[in-house]
Amino acid sequence: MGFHVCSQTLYSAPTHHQFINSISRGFHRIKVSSPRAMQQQEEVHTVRVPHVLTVAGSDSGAGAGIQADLKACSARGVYCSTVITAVTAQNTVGVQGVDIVTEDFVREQLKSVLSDMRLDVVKTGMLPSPGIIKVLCQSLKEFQVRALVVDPVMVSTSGDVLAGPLILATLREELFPLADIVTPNVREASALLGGIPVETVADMRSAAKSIHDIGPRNVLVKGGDLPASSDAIDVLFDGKDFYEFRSARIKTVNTHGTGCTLASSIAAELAKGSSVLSAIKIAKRYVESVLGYSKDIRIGEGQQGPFDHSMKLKNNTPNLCARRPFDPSDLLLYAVTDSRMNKKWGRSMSDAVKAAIEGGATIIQLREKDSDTGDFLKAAKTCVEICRPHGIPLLINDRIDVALACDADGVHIGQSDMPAQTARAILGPEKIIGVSCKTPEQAEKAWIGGADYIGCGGVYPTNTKENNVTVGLEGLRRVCLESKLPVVAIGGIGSSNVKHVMELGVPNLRGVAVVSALFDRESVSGETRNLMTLIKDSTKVLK
Ligand SMILES: Cc1ncc(COP(=O)(O)OP(=O)(O)O)c(N)n1
Ligand SMILES: Cc1nc(C(=O)O)sc1CCOP(=O)(O)O
Ligand SMILES: [Mg+2]
Repeated sequence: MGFHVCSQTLYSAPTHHQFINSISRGFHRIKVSSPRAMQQQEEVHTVRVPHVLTVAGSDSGAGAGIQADLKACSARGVYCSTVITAVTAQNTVGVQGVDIVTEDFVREQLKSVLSDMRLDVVKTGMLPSPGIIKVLCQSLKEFQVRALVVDPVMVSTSGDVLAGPLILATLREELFPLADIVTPNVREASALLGGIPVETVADMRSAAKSIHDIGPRNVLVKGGDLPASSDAIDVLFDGKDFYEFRSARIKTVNTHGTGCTLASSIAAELAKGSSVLSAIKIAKRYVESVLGYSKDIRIGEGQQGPFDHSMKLKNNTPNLCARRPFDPSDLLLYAVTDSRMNKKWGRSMSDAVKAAIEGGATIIQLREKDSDTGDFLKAAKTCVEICRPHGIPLLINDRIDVALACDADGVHIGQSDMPAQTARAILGPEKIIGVSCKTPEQAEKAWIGGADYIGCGGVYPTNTKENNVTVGLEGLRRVCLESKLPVVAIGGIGSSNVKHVMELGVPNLRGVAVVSALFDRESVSGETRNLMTLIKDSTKVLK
């Protein structure tokens, strides 16, 4: 069962209009409307989805086993189907019970998946009986797959033995010869080789070679459990060369499921078309980043906790749960900071943000056109900490990278930035995205792309943004009337004209965004307060 590099383009993201909810033989069906197709019948276009099948045991604590495989594949952007070989009663303390699924029922599950879905890679975990291994080998011979990744699970991270000598023998004799890669840790490598000591990198190399002699095309011996080494070292032998993968050890107790996750991530990369070498590199980087991200989380009372594949549970962001979804009424008084004005008035970015919040701003955007990325990120992180306890959304102008790095609530992007659809794909479904639009057509595109609101201007001429085209109150009205998204007006707005804007009384107009009338002034909080009073007066007039 050689591994072949896949030459297809696997990623072609369907828009939510194109996406039709039917998955058949591993293909998402997408209906594409073209003028011809509309006249005759709809064309059907299919997109291949990389697909891994995991054959493993269930872990009720969801740190390892099937659950880890599903989480890892999904985090790595690969579809994962499952054949369950055993159900374990397990938590962070240990394995309290195991119920082995019958051979017949494992066979039935394999047949269901393999006969229907065109999958790329099979990854195995806990194979709790020689009979189940034999059933799997028969299925693998009957239904061709591109690669087989064998994680020879024998001992759980808590030290519970999950495979006896008969299982070891069957693995070696029947499954290993079919494998493209096997991924034992040092204890498993030792057990596979009759108990020889595997305690040094030199031992790992010779173990990799000896296991390779059993039949798999590649052997990755994982050295995470090696004593007395500051780095984690894994050794790959591909039958010709040795490769060493080194990474710094992450100080954490949350390592339950690392083996399953690494093997699944390797399988996921192989399914996408990577070579074995680059699949291992990417998978190791993924495991390192999820371990690092979740090094301080606490789940369960035992010695070894699970980690967080979604990289969202980080416990140093306690207000994460308190974050609320975007509400269009947030746009009422939108304060946009300006680095040059802050400099002129000798204020830091965080002082400007504090003052705007004090004055009653309902949303804040950091518009930083001058400073270095590192300095901007540092200041933006401080501003996130200032805004979040007040429940005031903080957006970053232009810089999606900075918004992600400081965990801001979202971004505001212009027509010369990347399209809203791309920004949405990068930022995910939760972050707020605003897009500058001067026309109804641009507003329509922003809506289709997944934006949350539109900034429309310049309503009046402005000195803050060079060469800005003024659309006037009429341009604003046109956009508001046609927009499917809430709109905030921008450009030259201050105490002298805010009532004219707010009293336009058009649908979707939810507030004003202001730079110089707040920040090119001595008292930011005072100006913000005054403007809020005027806005509230105008909304009363409309009611
Ligand atoms: C709320 C709001 N609306 C419009 C803009 C302008 O964004 P953009 O067109 O990207 O121009 P720059 O601000 O980047 O100069 C905005 N920032 N905020
Ligand atoms: C940043 C920006 N965008 C505009 C647009 O028309 O999209 S006008 C503008 C500047 C707004 O600053 P002030 O409130 O000082 O006029
Ligand atoms: Mg911009």
